Amino acid sequence: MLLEVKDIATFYGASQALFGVNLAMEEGEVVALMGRNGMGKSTTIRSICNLTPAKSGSISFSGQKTAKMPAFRVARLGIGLVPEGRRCFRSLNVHENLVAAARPGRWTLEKVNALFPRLAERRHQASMTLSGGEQQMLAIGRALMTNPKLLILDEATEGLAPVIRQDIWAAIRTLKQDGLSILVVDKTLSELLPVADKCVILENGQSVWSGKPAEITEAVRDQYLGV
Ligand SMILES: Nc1ncnc2c1ncn2[C@@H]1O[C@H](COP(=O)(O)OP(=O)(O)OP(=O)(O)O)[C@@H](O)[C@H]1O
Repeated sequence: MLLEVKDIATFYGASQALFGVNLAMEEGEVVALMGRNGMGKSTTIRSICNLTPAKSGSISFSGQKTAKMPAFRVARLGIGLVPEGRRCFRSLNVHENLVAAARPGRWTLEKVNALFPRLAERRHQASMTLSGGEQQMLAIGRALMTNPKLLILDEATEGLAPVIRQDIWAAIRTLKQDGLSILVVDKTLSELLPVADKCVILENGQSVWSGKPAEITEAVRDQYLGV
């Protein structure tokens, strides 16, 4: 098992956001974390990374219990996080940003540039001046340069131009074919479901359903995913 989240409860101050989330993923799997807005997807991700640590329950990653580990140590166990929202890049150019993240492994600058040719073309451009979609590619590229065992993508395609979204989905499919384990949150089910091996649905801070994409019936959709 690569990642095992067991019955976690997580709070923001006094306010409880997660009330029992379970999630298990094997190496090489792509798992979609689903649910309507505010149901706890980002909080689950923050808890996995110990950015907002769970108060109870347990999380193990790559065979190690992560409770009480500082977030940077969890990251070093091999989690590459691409968080939700706009990324803040330092005044480095694209190339420098990628190289700064590098750790040894199969993901090299050449491979990242091949995955995202737009980044290669803009290698000397200051990262702050990239478009939103290019910044998202850079965020994914940086995460890959750390050679993670698990890549976590939280709404990686949200708010981007359609052509860029397609490029990012194509990259995700390539990463899956390459055998990378990916935990992904995304609202575009038509792209998400074909790439997912397994889905976990959250409702009000609890995992309420899990199964294969093909097992998501109309009833499941209406109950947990409809707007
Ligand atoms: N920093 C915070 N402080 C207090 N409450 C928060 C904070 N972040 C999230 N929450 C609350 O925790 C709950 C779960 O939010 P979370 O962002 O994890 O949901 P989500 O499923 O990722 O939703 P979205 O798709 O809208 O990002 C919500 O009730 C939200 O208001």
